[in-house]
Amino acid sequence: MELNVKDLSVSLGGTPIVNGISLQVREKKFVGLLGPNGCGKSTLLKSIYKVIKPDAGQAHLSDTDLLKSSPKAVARKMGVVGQFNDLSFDFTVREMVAMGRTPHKKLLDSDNAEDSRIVDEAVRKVGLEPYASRSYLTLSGGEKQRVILARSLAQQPQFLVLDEPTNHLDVKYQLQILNIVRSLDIGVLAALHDLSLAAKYCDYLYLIKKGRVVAHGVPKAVLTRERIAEVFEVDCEIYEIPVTGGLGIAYLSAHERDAAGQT
Ligand SMILES: Nc1ncnc2c1ncn2[C@@H]1O[C@H](COP(=O)(O)OP(=O)(O)OP(=O)(O)O)[C@@H](O)[C@H]1O
Repeated sequence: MELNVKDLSVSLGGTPIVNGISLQVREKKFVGLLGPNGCGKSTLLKSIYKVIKPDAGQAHLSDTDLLKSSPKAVARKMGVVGQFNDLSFDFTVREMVAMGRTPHKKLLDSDNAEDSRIVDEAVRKVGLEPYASRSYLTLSGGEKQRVILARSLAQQPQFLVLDEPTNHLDVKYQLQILNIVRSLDIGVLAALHDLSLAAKYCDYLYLIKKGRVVAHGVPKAVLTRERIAEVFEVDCEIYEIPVTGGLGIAYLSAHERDAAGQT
């Protein structure tokens, strides 16, 4: 499945938030959306997964026109892990994960043995087996986040949209979630805040500022000192991680930069 977004614009409360963004997620690629708070990442993702109606533009998942298709038709192909996952009603962890099967069922269909197997597997994959009977509302933020990912896994999506999926998670679970997502071997579009994790996991990045794409490319091309200063207004030094050869980012204060005798 390939995601193609073209010239997408969204206004909220009369204010333009997303200004003509085009992007592409090629077959089985993990693509990151990076940008400061309020730059429009969630708004863009929400218009792709049909929570917000854009003013203009197009969004296709392979042959499916996302803007014209029904939410259920989109949910058969696309899983979503949103930013806020609060609920008013209480369900057990297993019941929450089982909701991932809904797009594949007809009204009043009950779960069959295959659904049950898929749900158990999803609960196991995120390490929540001991929590299966626990009430969702009693879980910590990080545990809730893993339940929501498990629900998406139970959906057996062919494409995944993630809005800050590692929010609330300690470092072990940040890595676990991103490793699970990578191992699915499907297309992924994820808004991320941690630039080092984005460099480690993403095949391709889009850097967003004030609702526009200011750079896109492979992590090494996008995550430069100059770009990071321009978009996030912080100074940093980019280096090669000795063990992996990957991209490391060290953030510097003005004092540290002065002490290093560099500009
Ligand atoms: N209903 C609304 N009416 C007006 N403005 C809104 C509305 N919803 C969101 N916004 C504004 O749109 C802008 C973009 O919000 P969005 O959530 O897309 O940013 P983001 O890049 O995901 O930020 P973050 O990294 O903080 O999650 C913000 O300035 C936000 O205040």
